[in-house]
Amino acid sequence: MTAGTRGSISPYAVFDRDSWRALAAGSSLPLDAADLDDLASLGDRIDLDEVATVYLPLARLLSLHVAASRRLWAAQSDFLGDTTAKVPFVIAVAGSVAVGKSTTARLLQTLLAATPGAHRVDLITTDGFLLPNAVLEERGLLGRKGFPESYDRRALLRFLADVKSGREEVFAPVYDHQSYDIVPGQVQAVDRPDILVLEGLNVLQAGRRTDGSAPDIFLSDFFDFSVYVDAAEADIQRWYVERFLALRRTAFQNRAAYFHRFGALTDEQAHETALDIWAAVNGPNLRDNIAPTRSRARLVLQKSADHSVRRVLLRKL
Ligand SMILES: Nc1ncnc2c1ncn2[C@@H]1O[C@H](COP(=O)(O)OP(=O)(O)O)[C@@H](O)[C@H]1O
Ligand SMILES: CC(C)(COP(=O)(O)O)[C@@H](O)C(=O)NCCC(=O)O
Repeated sequence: MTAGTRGSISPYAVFDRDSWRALAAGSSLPLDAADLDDLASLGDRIDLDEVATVYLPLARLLSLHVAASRRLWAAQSDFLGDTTAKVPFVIAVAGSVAVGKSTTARLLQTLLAATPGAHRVDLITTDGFLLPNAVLEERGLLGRKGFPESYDRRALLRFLADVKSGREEVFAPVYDHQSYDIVPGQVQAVDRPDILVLEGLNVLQAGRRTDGSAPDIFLSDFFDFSVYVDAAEADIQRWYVERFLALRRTAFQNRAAYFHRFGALTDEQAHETALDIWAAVNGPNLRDNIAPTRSRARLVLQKSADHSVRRVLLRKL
């Protein structure tokens, strides 16, 4: 572990791979290579050694936080004479499109569910709170999917406030990447899990009222912990292009896929198209709306060009 660079004030303690891995020495992995294959997203290169080095220590740290927060909740409930038994511990996972948030979120879900105390861990992605394509089109926002204005932020806030207040069944809408739209009538229920992982590129954003003023409640008010998955934009852009090429051979071949028309592109055309989408949508969104939220995260996973995590930054202030 090292302190921040001399002369500058950093709120983070910085861990290289070896010092971070040592924190979970002696713990065994509750998953095998086949389980890992099942949960890793397309294009996310990850192996069991990476899980042991990066994600196992993180899951152990998170379990400490969960246990401490339960003790605090119980003490406060005692003091207040409150009967709400417990409320979910909420972990936010943020980062760019194509950085590997979903693999991180699913790994945390699997590892935390296997920790002693057998936590029930639910996972929600914020894409369910995107406005339906018809509404985006009406507002001229179809080319801004993933930007703050493309979400129903109020519904997302309401959802999380309900989860965090210990409500029995709370429902999140569902998004489908194949149809590129919200699935009408489909919902995902969250029923007082021990832990909720909330994954999405917008989770650390502050939001804004229609008159431009700051809201009096933020999504992050409901977080107990937050993780930002970070990498150099040139690497993320390359991962995006590689995934687009792979999707062209798989998901885009499906006639029902919104991007089916890209299924017939040559390698070169697909490469150009992916770069164009990056330049028009995902790159500007990363620079303007996502990367500026990194410093709000409790922990930052900094990835190298090969997807492996190079450094872990943990807030100490
Ligand atoms: N057009 C698409 N068709 C099918 N799956 C997709 C498409 N775009 C993204 N995905 C999948 O959706 C998930 C979320 O992707 P994304 O929002 O880029 O976040 P991340 O790569 O950080 O997990 C990933 O599992 C990815 O493989
Ligand atoms: C659906 C997404 C906005 C991500 O949603 P999230 O769950 O992070 O809120 C993103 O994966 C996406 O599809 N962006 C649109 C631009 C593109 O197709 O690359």
